[in-house]
Amino acid sequence: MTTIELNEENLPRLAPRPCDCHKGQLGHAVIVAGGAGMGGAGLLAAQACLRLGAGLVSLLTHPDHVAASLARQPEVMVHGVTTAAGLQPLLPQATVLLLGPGLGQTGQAADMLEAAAGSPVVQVWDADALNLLALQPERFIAAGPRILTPHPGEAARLLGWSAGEVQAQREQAALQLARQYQSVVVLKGHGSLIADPGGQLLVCRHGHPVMAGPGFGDVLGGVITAFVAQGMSSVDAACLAVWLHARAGERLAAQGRGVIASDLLTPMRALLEAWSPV
Ligand SMILES: NC(=O)C1=CN([C@@H]2O[C@H](COP(=O)(O)OP(=O)(O)OC[C@H]3O[C@@H](n4cnc5c(N)ncnc54)[C@H](OP(=O)(O)O)[C@@H]3O)[C@@H](O)[C@H]2O)[C@@H](O)CC1
Ligand SMILES: Nc1ncnc2c1ncn2[C@@H]1O[C@H](COP(=O)(O)OP(=O)(O)O)[C@@H](O)[C@H]1O
Repeated sequence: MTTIELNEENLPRLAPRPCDCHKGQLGHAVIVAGGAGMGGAGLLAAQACLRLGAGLVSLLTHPDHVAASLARQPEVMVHGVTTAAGLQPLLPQATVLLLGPGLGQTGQAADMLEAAAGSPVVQVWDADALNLLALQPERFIAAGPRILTPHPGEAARLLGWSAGEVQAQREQAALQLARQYQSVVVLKGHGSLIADPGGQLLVCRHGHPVMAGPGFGDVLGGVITAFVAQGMSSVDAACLAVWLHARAGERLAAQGRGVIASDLLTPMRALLEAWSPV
């Protein structure tokens, strides 16, 4: 098994925008997230997606979270949705989907996931989308290419292993997930790994323990989605997002405990602009 270390020699770049570029050419990300009590997860993902350059971002969240989300981020189109029937009319506009942050694991959440999975676009599956997939793998068949972004606990559920077993063999776990679910996989945590079903494996040796807090994964999901929206391949989007996220965490490390996930947005944007100017 050859593991490629992500560095500035092999890191993909986002193409510069043409002068006459318009938002319709930069993708429409539809984010299905934010079940009752977890509106922040969807909003963090939506903000990250917008701030890393997606053309349009729609957030489909529990109706309880609509007003607060709009007050915090009016550039995001926010819809209160709790059922698959409510979701269906909003899916055709998506050029990429992010499914799962804070979605919950209710029957309605499962119905919405099943409906969204039928969309023939790239789909980023995170958090409760992964937990639901682990419970009923035969039910949730994605009609488009899929990127799974588990932390070790979610990876353990998907594999039927313990989190300790995942951590003891992270590379094998990432490759097994990619093969088993025929998806690009980002196995998060210290030394995040990117695997694809063909057996390609990359590792990011950046990041910092100040990132051990709520919402850091939600932000990563939003960034991967933003890069897919802007035309990158799944593996390239995952690599660039993981690298920027980890390097931004390192930049914030001097601030010590209490760095929060939304703090990543400013340093990630600065790093992206240095790496891939607009
Ligand atoms: N503001 C909001 O709305 C927020 C909402 N959120 C939403 O909450 C929902 C539940 O998601 P969650 O990740 O909190 O719970 P869950 O999947 O049970 O995982 C915990 C278990 O996994 C493991 N584990 C995790 N990381 C590991 C690591 N690096 N290394 C090793 N193990 C690791 C660890 O297992 P242990 O070590 O205990 O064996 C731990 O017990 C989800 O929808 C999410 O989007 C959050 O995004 C927060 C902000
Ligand atoms: N100690 C650490 N070192 C490097 N990266 C970390 C560390 N702790 C957390 N992270 C990163 O922060 C993110 C946490 O994601 P996740 O556990 O899904 O959080 P949440 O569900 O709260 O959004 C992952 O990208 C992970 O790689």
